[in-house]
Amino acid sequence: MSLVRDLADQIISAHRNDDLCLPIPQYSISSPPPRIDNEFATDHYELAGALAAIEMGFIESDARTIGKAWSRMTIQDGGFNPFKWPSRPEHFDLLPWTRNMNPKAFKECPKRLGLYGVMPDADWVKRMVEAEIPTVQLRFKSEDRFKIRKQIKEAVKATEGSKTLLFINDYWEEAIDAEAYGVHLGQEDIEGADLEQIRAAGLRLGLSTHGYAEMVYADRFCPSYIAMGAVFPTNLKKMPTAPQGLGRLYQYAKLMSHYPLVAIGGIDQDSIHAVAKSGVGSIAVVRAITQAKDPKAAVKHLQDLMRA
Ligand SMILES: Cc1ncc(COP(=O)(O)OP(=O)(O)O)c(N)n1
Ligand SMILES: Cc1ncsc1CCOP(=O)(O)O
Ligand SMILES: [Mg+2]
Repeated sequence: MSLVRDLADQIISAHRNDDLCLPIPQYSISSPPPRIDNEFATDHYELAGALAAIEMGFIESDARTIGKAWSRMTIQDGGFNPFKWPSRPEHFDLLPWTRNMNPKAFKECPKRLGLYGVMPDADWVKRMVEAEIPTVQLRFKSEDRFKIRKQIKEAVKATEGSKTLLFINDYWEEAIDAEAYGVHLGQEDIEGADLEQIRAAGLRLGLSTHGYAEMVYADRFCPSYIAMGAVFPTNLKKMPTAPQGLGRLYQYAKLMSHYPLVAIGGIDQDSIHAVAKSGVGSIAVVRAITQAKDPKAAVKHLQDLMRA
C-alpha cells in the first residue's frame, strides 16, 4: 500500500465517527470522480488529506483546501497525527491580521446578530421589526427595478428608529442608495458587485459560504459576517453542496470564530438550540418564522431556544 493511501486511511479511521462524513456522491461519465493526484500536491500530507476528505464526502474544492490545511498543520505541529483535524486559521492560511488592522475590512457588525429573519418582502420586514427581531434581511426576488427600489425603501423605513438591523439581499446598489445597514451577497453575486463601493459607502457586508474553500475565499474580503449552510435540507433554495450537518458546522464555527457567523438552512425550533451550541452568534431562518401559526410568537420562542 502506498504511503499516501496509508496516511489517508489513518485520517479516515480517526475521524469516522466525527459527524464530518457525508455519503460520497454517485459519479458518472458526465460527473466523473475528482482527480486527486500528485499534480497539485506539494507533499504526501496534502495528498493524503485531500484523498481522505474526498472519501469523507467533501466536494473537490473543499478536499483540495483540506489537503493544503493538513500539510500546513503537519509542518506547523512538527509531525503527522491522524487524530487531529485542521481547525486553526493558520492551517487554512486565513488573513493573519484582525479587522482593525485591515484597511480593506468591511464595517463591523455585532459579533452576535442573534435571530436573523430572512424575509420575502417589506411587509414581512415590518412584522419582524414589530416582533423586535434583532436582525432581518429583505430577500425580495424580482426583475423589476422599480418594485425592488420601493421594497428596499419601505424596509429601510420600517427599521428606522428600531433596534432591528436590516440587510438587503443581492441588490447592493439600491441598498447603498437607501442607506441600508448592510448587504448580503452569495458567492455568485460577488463577481457582479462593486465591493469597493459597498465598503466606501459604509454598508456592512455578509457573504454566503457552503464549505471550506468558500470560507477561505470569503476571508480574503474581510466581510462583516460570514454565513454558513445549508446546515440542514431546505426546499427554499437549490444549494451547491449537500446539507453540511452539525458536525461540519461545529468545525466551521471553530475555524472562523473570529468573525460574526450566521448559520442558515433548514433550521427550526427542534434544531435551533443544537445549532446555537456550535458557537455561531446568529441563526437565519425563513420557514421557521413565515410558516409559523403566529410568526411574532415564533420569533420570541426561537430566541428563547437559542439562549436556553
Ligand atoms: C444569511 C443568508 N445566508 C445565505 C443566503 C443566500 O444567499 P445567496 O447564496 O446569494 O442566495 P439568494 O438568497 O440570493 O438566493 C442569504 N440570502 N442570507
Ligand atoms: C436563502 C437561503 N440560503 C441558504 S439556505 C436558504 C433558505 C433557508 O430557508 P429555511 O430556513 O426555510 O430552510
Ligand atoms: Mg444572492
